[in-house]
Amino acid sequence: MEKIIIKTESKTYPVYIGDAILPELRTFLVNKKPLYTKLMVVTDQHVHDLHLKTLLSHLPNEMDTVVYTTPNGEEAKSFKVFEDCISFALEHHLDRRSCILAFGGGAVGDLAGFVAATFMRGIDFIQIPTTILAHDSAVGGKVAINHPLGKNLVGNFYQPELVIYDTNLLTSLSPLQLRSGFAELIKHALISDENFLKEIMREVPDGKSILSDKLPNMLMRGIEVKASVVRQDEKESGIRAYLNFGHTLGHALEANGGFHKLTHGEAVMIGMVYALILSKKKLDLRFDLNSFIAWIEALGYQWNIPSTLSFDEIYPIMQHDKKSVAQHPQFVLLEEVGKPLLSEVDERLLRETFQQLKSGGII
Ligand SMILES: NC(=O)c1ccc[n+]([C@@H]2O[C@H](COP(=O)([O-])OP(=O)(O)OC[C@H]3O[C@@H](n4cnc5c(N)ncnc54)[C@H](O)[C@@H]3O)[C@@H](O)[C@H]2O)c1
Ligand SMILES: O=C(O)C(=O)C[C@@H](O)[C@H](O)[C@H](O)COP(=O)(O)O
Ligand SMILES: [Zn+2]
Repeated sequence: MEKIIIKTESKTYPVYIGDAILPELRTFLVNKKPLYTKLMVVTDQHVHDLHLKTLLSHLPNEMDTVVYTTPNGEEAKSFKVFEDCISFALEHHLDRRSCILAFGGGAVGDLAGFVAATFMRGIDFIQIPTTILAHDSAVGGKVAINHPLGKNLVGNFYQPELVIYDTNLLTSLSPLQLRSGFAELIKHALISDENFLKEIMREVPDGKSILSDKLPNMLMRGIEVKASVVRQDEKESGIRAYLNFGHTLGHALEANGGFHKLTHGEAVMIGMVYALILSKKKLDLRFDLNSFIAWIEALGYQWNIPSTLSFDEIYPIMQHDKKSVAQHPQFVLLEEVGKPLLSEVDERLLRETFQQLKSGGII
C-alpha cells in the first residue's frame, strides 16, 4: 500500500492506494475520536450490486450504518437526487458527528461530497473511489452537482477526511469506463511532464493494456500531479485551472448531450485534442499530433467532434464555463507538454478549429 499526503490550506489528509486495502477503513473509523454517531454510505446501483457487500464487511459491526443508492452515471448529480439524498440523511437522523462514505466513481463522489459539504453546513466524508477516473475526482475537494445549463455549476471546495483507493475494485470496469478514466491520466501527463506521457504511451499501447499491474503506479503519479497543483492553489485562483485542460469544450459537449451521450472522459478527450490544436495555432506548440491521434485511436477514443453538432449551439454553453470572464470562454493551452497556461481564444479561431475537428481534417 502507498500513501500520498494531500496538503491544502483547509485540510491535510492521506490517500491510500493499493490492492485489497479496504481494511484501512476500519482502522480509521475505530481510531477516530469521538467515534462517528452514524455512517451513511452513498453508492450507485452498479457499485451497490458489485461491491457493496465487500465494503460493508470492512465496516465496524458496532457502527450504525445506512446505505443510500443513487442512479448510475451523471443522473446522480441532479438537484433531484441531491435533495433526495439530503432527505434520506435527515430521515435516518444523521447529525453533525456523522460521516458520509462516498463509494463509487466521480459522479457518486461529487454528489456525496456536496451533500457532506451542505448537510447541516458540513459534516465529514471519506472518498472510496471505484473508477480509474476517480484518481482525479476523489482528490482535491471539488464537489458539485450539474445544472441543465452546465457541468458542476453548483458546488463547493470541500476536502474529504481520507481517500482509500482499492485498485482491486477497478477490475470490474467496462472497457468504456476504463478508457473514460484513463483520459484524465493522459491529461495529468500532458499538463505536467513529457516523459510521463511518453511512458504511458509506451506502457499502454491499446485499450486492452489499460488494466495492468502498471496501472496503480501510473494512477499514483496522476494523483501526485493533482496533489502538487492543489497544494499550491486549493480554490482555483490561479494554477488549479490547469487541471481543466480539455474541459472547456469537454464540459460543453457533456451538457449539450444532456449528460448521458458522452462520458466525462470521452468528452474531455475531444476537448484535449481541440486544446492541442489551438495550442499549435496560437502558441506554436511543437507536438506530434499524428502519433498522439494514432495512439488514442488504438486506445479506442473518438477524437473528432460529432458531425451533428454546430459551433453555435456549443459556444453559448462554453460561455457558462466557470473559467469564463464576462462570457469569454478561457482555455487551458500548452506552450509545451508540461507547460500549461490559461488564455482567452478569439471566437473566430474557436469556430474555425471546431469546424476542422468536426470534419476530422486536422492532420
Ligand atoms: N471533483 C473532481 O475533481 C472531478 C474530477 C474529474 C471528474 N469529476 C466528475 O466525475 C464524474 C465522472 O466520474 P466517473 O467516470 O467515475 O463516473 P461515474 O461515477 O458515473 O462512473 C462511471 C460508471 O461506472 C460504474 N462503476 C463505478 N465503479 C465501478 C466498478 N468498480 N465496476 C464497474 N462499474 C463501476 C458506475 O456505476 C457508472 O455507471 C463526472 O461527473 C465528472 O464531472 C470530478
Ligand atoms: O480538480 C480540478 O480542479 C479539475 O479541474 C479536475 C477535473 O478533471 C474535473 O472534471 C473537475 O470536476 C472540473 O471542475 P470544474 O471546476 O471545471 O467543474
Ligand atoms: Zn475532469
